Amino acid sequence: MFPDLNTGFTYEDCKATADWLLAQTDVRPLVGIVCGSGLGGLADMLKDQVAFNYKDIPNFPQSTVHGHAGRLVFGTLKGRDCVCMQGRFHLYEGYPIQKITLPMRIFKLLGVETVMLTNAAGGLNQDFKVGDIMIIKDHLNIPGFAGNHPLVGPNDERFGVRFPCMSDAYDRELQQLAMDVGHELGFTDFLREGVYCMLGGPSFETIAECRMLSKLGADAVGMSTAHEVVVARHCGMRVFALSLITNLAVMDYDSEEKANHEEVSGG
Ligand SMILES: O=P(O)(O)O[C@H]1O[C@H](CO)[C@@H](O)[C@H]1O
Ligand SMILES: Nc1nc2[nH]cnc2c(=O)[nH]1
Repeated sequence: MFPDLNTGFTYEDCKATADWLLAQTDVRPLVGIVCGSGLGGLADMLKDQVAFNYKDIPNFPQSTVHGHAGRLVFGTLKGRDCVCMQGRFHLYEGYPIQKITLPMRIFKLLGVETVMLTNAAGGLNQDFKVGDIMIIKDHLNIPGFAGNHPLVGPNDERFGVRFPCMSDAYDRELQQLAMDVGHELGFTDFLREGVYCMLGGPSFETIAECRMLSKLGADAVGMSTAHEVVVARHCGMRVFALSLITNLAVMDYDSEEKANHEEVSGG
């Protein structure tokens, strides 16, 4: 009935992975966190950690990018049970998009209700500076436009509907809460909001591409997050996401700046 895509994992595969993890920890996470490039230190904030290397988790892909440790860490944050991906998967690593979004479905089957994603991104908005934090309010899923979309293939209704809505992808209450807390903490000078654009990578953008993306309404550009958000929303989790602006996109032919992963990942 369906074309044999053999790219993703079935509901039963995902359930087997989630059950394998739940059998080895008492942590019952309601919040799932994804650490972006160079942001793996977030996972170190979890207390009473139980950590698994991706290579030991059934069905999990392996991290291949510097700055993505490849560990799934369970623990507590301010007394709340959490699970944290110390390292994510990107399209350019060569996995099918259905595989690199598997952790979102595992999160769901672990009991996660809210996903918090972080990424390192290049700033396209001329008002942004390096070090700014952008609360993501929407995205442009460019690989998705071209059919490289994580929900391509048979739809299993146990995860979600065939045609999920994405106009409410980023939870507005959580965005407002983050903005309010940020202001309370005095983060006003570097807290922004904007639209994140996902590209496939791995090359950074040309000047013409940056100019085009800016005209299309993108405030920051990266190679992740949108594919995860789509799958998280498909299976009904709330989503909150942040970009750390690690570099400014080069928009000017006179510029000597060159984007590089060392700068992005902090080493
Ligand atoms: O989006 P994260 O995983 O933070 O990583 C970003 O940093 C890498 C480029 O330096 C790309 O993978 C880009 O997507
Ligand atoms: N595509 C892309 N990804 C990034 N990740 C961090 N900075 C950048 C950037 O400038 N472009």
